[in-house]
Amino acid sequence: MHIVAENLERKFRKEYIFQNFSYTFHSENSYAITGPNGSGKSTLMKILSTYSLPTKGSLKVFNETKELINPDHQHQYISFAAPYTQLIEEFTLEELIDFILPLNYIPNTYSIQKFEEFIELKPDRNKYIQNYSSGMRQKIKLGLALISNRPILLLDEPCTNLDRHAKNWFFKKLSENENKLIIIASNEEEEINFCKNQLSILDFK
Ligand SMILES: Nc1ncnc2c1ncn2[C@@H]1O[C@H](COP(=O)(O)OP(=O)(O)OP(=O)(O)O)[C@@H](O)[C@H]1O
Repeated sequence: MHIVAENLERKFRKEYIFQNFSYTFHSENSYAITGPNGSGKSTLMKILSTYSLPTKGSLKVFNETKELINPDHQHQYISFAAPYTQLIEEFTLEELIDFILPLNYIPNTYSIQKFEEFIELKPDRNKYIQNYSSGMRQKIKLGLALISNRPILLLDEPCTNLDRHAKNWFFKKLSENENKLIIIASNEEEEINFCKNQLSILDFK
């Protein structure tokens, strides 16, 4: 798989967040997107994940046989977790997993028990997700992205709200995903150092 970003630009009213962002991302590779607060990392991640559109430029996704994926289907290849992506807060974890399984987002061999083992948490089965702690919610979001069979993994500030134990869990699971194309937006040294390539959003101002 690879993603080709060509001359991406994002402008809010008259403010350019970035311009001329051209870069090719390859599978079995990892990329850190760095930059200070407010520099545009999340804005870029939203575009790379097809969550939002650029004001200029194009984003192309190619499969293993180098065929261009129809833009309407790009999202089917991408799993994305970020502080602003939502879980269905009115569901219990079991209801969430039951809802997601038929969407073919995670391997259909998964069950609530397996997912609990994967995230190394055994939350109260009757508790609504909105009542979980922020660290637990973040772990669930990351868990869903990490067990996904989609080949592109995009993570914006993944260690937000995670304690040391949860961070160790995250990096262990992330290492098991090294066959994917991984992009992490971050200012955290540990997250940046995990990635084989680093690029600064400041180079595209
Ligand atoms: N919908 C929007 N309308 C107007 N301005 C926006 C919008 N979304 C983001 N911005 C602006 O774009 C700039 C970049 O924001 P962004 O969230 O991408 O930065 P960031 O590098 O991810 O920051 P942080 O490290 O604090 O998360 C900021 O000045 C922000 O206010």
